[in-house]
Amino acid sequence: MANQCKRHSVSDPLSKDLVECLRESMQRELKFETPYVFVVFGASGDLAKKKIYPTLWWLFRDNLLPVNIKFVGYARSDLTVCKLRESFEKFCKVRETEKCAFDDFIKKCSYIQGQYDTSDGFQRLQSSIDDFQKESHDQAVNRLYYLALPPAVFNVVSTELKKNCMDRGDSWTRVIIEKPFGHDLKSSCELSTHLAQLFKEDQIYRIDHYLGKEMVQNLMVMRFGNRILAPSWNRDHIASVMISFKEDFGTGGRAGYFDTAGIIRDVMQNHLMQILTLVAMEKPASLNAEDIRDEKVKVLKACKVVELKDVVVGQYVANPDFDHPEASQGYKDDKSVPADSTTPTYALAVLHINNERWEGVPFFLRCGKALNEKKAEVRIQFKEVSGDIYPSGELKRSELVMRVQPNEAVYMKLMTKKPGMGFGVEETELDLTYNNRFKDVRLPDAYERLFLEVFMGSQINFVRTDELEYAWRILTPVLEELEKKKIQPVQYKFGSRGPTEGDDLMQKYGFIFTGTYKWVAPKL
Ligand SMILES: NC(=O)C1=CN([C@@H]2O[C@H](COP(=O)(O)OP(=O)(O)OC[C@H]3O[C@@H](n4cnc5c(N)ncnc54)[C@H](OP(=O)(O)O)[C@@H]3O)[C@@H](O)[C@H]2O)C=CC1
Ligand SMILES: O=C1O[C@H](COP(=O)(O)O)[C@@H](O)[C@H](O)[C@H]1O
Repeated sequence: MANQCKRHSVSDPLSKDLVECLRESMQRELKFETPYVFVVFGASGDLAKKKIYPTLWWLFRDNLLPVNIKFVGYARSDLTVCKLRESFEKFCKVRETEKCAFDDFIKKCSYIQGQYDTSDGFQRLQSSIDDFQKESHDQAVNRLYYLALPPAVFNVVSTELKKNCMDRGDSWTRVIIEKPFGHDLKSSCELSTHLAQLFKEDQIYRIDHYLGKEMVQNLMVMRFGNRILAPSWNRDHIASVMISFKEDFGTGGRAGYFDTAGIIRDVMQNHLMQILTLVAMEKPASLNAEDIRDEKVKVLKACKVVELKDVVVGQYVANPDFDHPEASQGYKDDKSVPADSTTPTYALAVLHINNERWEGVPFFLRCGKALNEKKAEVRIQFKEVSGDIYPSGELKRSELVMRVQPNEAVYMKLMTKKPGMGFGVEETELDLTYNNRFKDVRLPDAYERLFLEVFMGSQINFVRTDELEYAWRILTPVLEELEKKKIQPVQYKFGSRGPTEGDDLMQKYGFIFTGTYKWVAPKL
């Protein structure tokens, strides 16, 4: 299965160390001649064209996949590989010099048109895998099944897979699942029970792509790799933790789906909750996936169920004065949204962790669409120093900010002496901006990293069944209350910072915003 053109060189390398490390471990853990099949269920869909195929291409281009691999698309639509290519090529950002390699990639793609609820298509898939095995000197094929499908067909597809397409014990099968993992605690548990009847936990890879982001992965190293941080990472020193997700665009073409979910299910229950566990957990016994996930679960168990008094929900309205192509449309101006929808597009929830480390420290989880900027960050606000010797009000609280996106950075806002003759103090920062510090490094997309982890059989960055259950336990009651009582979200303008009620709630729990800090961006 050698490529037609020479295995291409990596033109825009990921971190060299990462690439080397991945290659080494691929060589160690995967025999390159072993056949692999990566099947995309829902190949005709949006996620497949925008994320899954481009990610597979980038990994293939960078020689990070096993050589003997085939990519099979599966969906109901009447498609061909040629049509499939047309749908995803523009998202692959293929450079002129990569055209030949891209053709090689396409040669490894095939398409099966099949139903989701009958066995026929799955049997054809199984026979194509059998053929591949024969072509590969009868070596058993490792199987990766990616379910990029709406929840409605989830159960039937997984059942048919189990019935028709599993390995025969001489290779492995891994099933990758995309959110939503249920709609609430009950439906999530039902889904987990269904999957548990079909697959073992180590065969299930629930993707939360935020776990693949550089800065989210950096959280553990920052916390457990720096003696300087560990002693202050607790209720004695930290006043509050804010985990924030902001988007500067609305629900766009997804409003139909979004209205059935809302921002709490779409972002808070998964991405923000996962980040919370990494910020708050105790040091795991090792870097083993089970040790890490055990600690994450302990944090979720210690989280109190969120109460309505600790939540602010908002919904954006049009703001024609704001300079954005979508801003003249409010959420409910979208035809697929019911006129009386109370679905939140913004939410702030205050979480309380009832353990020795965190009692009394509010965790603000805040997420919203159509806000003033695109940004995701973790902000640790420290308490004031004790026994202040400076004139009243001069010392401001220190903050450690880990900016997940855009422009990954870690910065510590702190007090220093005002430079020069005076004795005064000034707010400044220690600034680790990734673009400056790691100039030649391309940070991999979250999906690239996570796909490789599935190949390597590492579940560190995938969500375990019990994590899911405990995360839903914390948010389901308030979701039900919001929905049963049809609580009206506060309206906020497209392009604003969201409802001021959000700031008021954070202030009530002790978050301090002074507005005095000024950042001087370095000249590049
Ligand atoms: N390496 C780098 O790239 C660095 C960049 N910077 C930049 O400097 C700028 C300022 O730094 P930043 O850390 O935001 O510090 P600020 O003190 O300006 O903001 C702190 C927090 O308060 C929020 N806030 C803003 N207005 C209000 C308000 N009226 N009431 C309550 N909360 C408010 C902010 O935005 P919100 O609530 O809207 O999210 C943010 O969460 C940022 O743009 C930052 O990216 C700073 C240091 C290093
Ligand atoms: O899971 C989701 O995430 C995206 C944001 O992902 P990002 O990597 O671009 O930050 C969000 O837009 C979407 O609503 C949500 O379903």
